[in-house]
Formats: sequence, C-alpha cells, structure tokens
Amino acid sequence: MNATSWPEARRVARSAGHPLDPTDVTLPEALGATLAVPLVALSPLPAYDAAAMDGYAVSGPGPWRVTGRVLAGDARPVEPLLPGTAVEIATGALVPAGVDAVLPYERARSRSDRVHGEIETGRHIRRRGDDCPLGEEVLPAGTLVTPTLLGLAASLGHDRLTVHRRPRVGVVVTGAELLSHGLPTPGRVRDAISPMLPGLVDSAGGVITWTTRVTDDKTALVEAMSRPDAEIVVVCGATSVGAADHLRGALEALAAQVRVHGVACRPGHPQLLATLPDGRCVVGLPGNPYAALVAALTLLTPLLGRLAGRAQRRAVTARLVGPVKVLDRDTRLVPVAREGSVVVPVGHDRPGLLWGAAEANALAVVPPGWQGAEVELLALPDADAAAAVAVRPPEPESGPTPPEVAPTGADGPPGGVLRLPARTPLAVATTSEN
Ligand SMILES: Nc1nc2c(c(=O)[nH]1)N[C@H]1C(S)=C(S)[C@@H](COP(=O)(O)OP(=O)(O)OC[C@H]3O[C@@H](n4cnc5c(N)ncnc54)[C@H](O)[C@@H]3O)O[C@H]1N2
Ligand code: MOO
Repeated sequence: MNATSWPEARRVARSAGHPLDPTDVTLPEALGATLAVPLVALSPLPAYDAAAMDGYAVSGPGPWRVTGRVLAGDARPVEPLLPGTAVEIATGALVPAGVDAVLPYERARSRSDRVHGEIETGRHIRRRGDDCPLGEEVLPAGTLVTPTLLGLAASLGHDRLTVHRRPRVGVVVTGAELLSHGLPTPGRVRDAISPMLPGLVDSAGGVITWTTRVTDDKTALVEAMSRPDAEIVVVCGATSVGAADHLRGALEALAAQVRVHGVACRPGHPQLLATLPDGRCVVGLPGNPYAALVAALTLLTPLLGRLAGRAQRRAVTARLVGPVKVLDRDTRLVPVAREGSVVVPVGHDRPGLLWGAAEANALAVVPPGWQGAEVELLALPDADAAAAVAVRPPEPESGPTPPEVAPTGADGPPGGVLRLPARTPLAVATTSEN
C-alpha cells in the first residue's frame, strides 16, 4: 500500500469535491449550513435614530419644558422638537427631529413640567446607520451559520438565507461480528462507529440520510454503495486486506478512482478516499473505532466542509506537554486535553478504544520525527457545540428495526443488505471542519 502523507491526504480530501448548489432557506433551517452569498445589511443599523437611554430627549439649551412621551414601538410620527422643549423617551424609541441629546433620568432634575440637567450634544442617541450602513457586506460567503449569525441576520432584516445545500452522507456498516445493542459476547462487538458518525457529520456541515448494514460480501457492498442519493458514501470497516475485507474489491468493481490509498498515520492507516464514476465520493473508515474517528477527521470532515461550502479555517495550534511516542514515518493522532495554555495527552488511545478521545478536547497532530513543542489540533465536537442545537427535520425512514447480523453473515436478506433505522433528529454541533 502506497500510503499518502497525513497533510497531503487532507489536501486531497478538501479538493475532492465542489460546494453544493445554493438554496434559500428560513433562518432556523440555515443553522449549521454555510452562507453561499455574503450576508448584506438589508437595513441600516440602527434603522432609525434611536434613544440609547431612558430619559428626556431635549432640544437646545435647558431647562426644557416637557411636552410629551415617546415609547419604543410608538409608530405615530412625532413632531420635531422646538428649542427649549423635551419629550420623555424610552430606550430604543424613535428620536424626534430637532433633538440634541438624551438626558438619562439619573442625570435629570425635574420640577413641575420643567427638566434641568447637563447635556453633551449627540449623547445617548444611536444615529441611523451608525452601527452598520445599508448595503454593507457584513460577513463573507463561506461563513458557518451559527446561532449568533442567525440573530445578526434577523437584525439586518433577513427572513431567509442563501446557503449551500448540506452534503448528504450514506453510511454502510460492514462486519458480521457487530451488534447494534446489548452486551458484547465472545466473537461479537458493539458497533461503535455508527453512533458517533451523526454528530461528526453534522458538525462538519453534512447530514446522514441513510445507514445500511451489509454482511461481509463484495456483491452486497457494491449494491449498498451504488445507492445514488448521497454525495458521500462512508464505509465502516472492510478497509484492510483480510478475507472478509471487500472494500477495495468493491471499489474496483465500481470502477472507482482511488485518490487516497492508505494514510501514513497511526491509527487510521488503512483509511481511503475514492471517487465513483458518477462523482460521488467514498470514504473508507477502518473498523477499529479510534482509527475510524481519526479517519473521519482526516478525510471525511475536510471533504464535507468543502461540499458544504465552508471557508477553510486556519490551523489551531498549541504547545503539547507530556509523553508522546513519536514515529519515524507516520503522523500520530493523540487525544489531548487542555490544561491552561498547553495540551496534555490523555492516554487510552489504542486503535480499538474511544476512551481517550471521549475525554479529550482535541486530537493533536504529531508529525513524523516531531521534536517541537507546537502541534496542530483537530477539535472534537463537544458538549458545548452540541448545546448550540437545532433539531433537524426527521430524516426519511430507511426501514424497520433490523435483526442483528449472524456471525456467519448467512442469515441476512437476499443480497446481504440489512437496513439500520434512520437516526433520530439530532442535537447539532456547529464546530467547523478541521
Ligand atoms: N494483515 C494486516 N492486517 C491488518 C492491517 C494490515 O495492514 N495488515 N491493518 C490493521 C489496521 S491498522 C486496522 S485499523 C484494521 C482495519 O480493519 P478493517 O477496516 O478491515 O475492519 P475490520 O477488519 O472489519 O475490523 C477491524 C477491527 O475493528 C472492529 N470493528 C469493525 N467495525 C466496527 C464497528 N463498527 N464498531 C466497533 N468495532 C468495529 C472489528 O471487530 C475488528 O476488531 O485492520 C488491521 N489488520
Ligand atoms: O492503524 Mo489501525 O488504523 O491502528 O487501527
């Protein structure tokens, strides 16, 4: 196997597709997608001269005679103020013409209908367009739509946003030994990859539209991968060279162009990336769950980010402190936790074990022969990100709850394809692609 270097693998993944078509969606639907056009101010901000404090809007030198009251939301036109007069005004209310300043209640002394105080011309008035002029390009295309961006878009007068369509991901889970629930038994293990994929895919800008489990059989794998309704097919397991590992054979049968044929990294060595003749991409994740996570962050999230139209982010780096086994030829991906200004390895990072990664904030990228202190970090979607949540519309059901696959794979339906239930609506993490 001629393994691609880790940085090159990510570059190839990022360039293996193009941003998907723009689509117009409501603000809530846009959360987690990427702006396909710049966010423009449809209104100046503020949209009108507005009071910034509760108090008196005054005209000319004081003392002032109070002639009325303007509250926020008052739509009736207010007469221009004459010098020597004032109106009581609420924060956010439209400031009448002729006003020189707003005098906050705390600074005002009032006697009968007269008000006294010191003013500074222009003080406590937010002038129309002061914060943002009409037509300003506020954020560029390629910006991730976050909860904050939705608030800003609403302030600027948007009801809908033009975003890139989210890339659809189909998942093919291989492995006759896999259980989808209950305790592991001799020869049987729990499928640990499918549960982590929806969050990873969502946080990178995509959406899983179907999940299928296949027995260890090349024809079944070819059939599952031929489903056209996803831009990316993720195959879990079957990447290696064992008697039951049919991914490479299936790709050959499908006349796929393999672009990454193994990556010089540990774990995650056998991961691969291929393009099918119709343009769909296939990402092969090794069966060992931590290796699958590494491969997802190496190949899948950059590809998703590209298809989702996300601008590429600058690498985040940190000083790595603690024992790390550095390899001669391979990049190591090490789960780390932040401790003050540095990151430290958390351990528990064998290829089959997600314990360390589940404790970590990020994976540190330790290049071959590394001697330095700084490392690149790949952020892991975390609870904070998951809390910035949108509930996506339910995805199409992909069939009834499946039976478990028998160890021999012989009890599956004709063609060996078993359906897994579609995932339920998901808490969406909005971290960017790494
Ligand atoms: N002769 C060689 N054998 C192996 C090599 C190699 O280079 N030469 N590479 C090893 C490495 S590294 C990895 S990683 C694995 C990759 O294996 P596959 O992608 O073919 O996956 P499987 O063989 O199906 O499974 C490997 C391992 O992972 C468990 N598994 C599979 N799927 C899941 C899942 N969804 N959830 C939890 N665990 C899963 C499976 O039971 C096996 O234990 O190959 C090595 N071998
Ligand atoms: O490198 Mo494998 O990808 O260790 O588990």
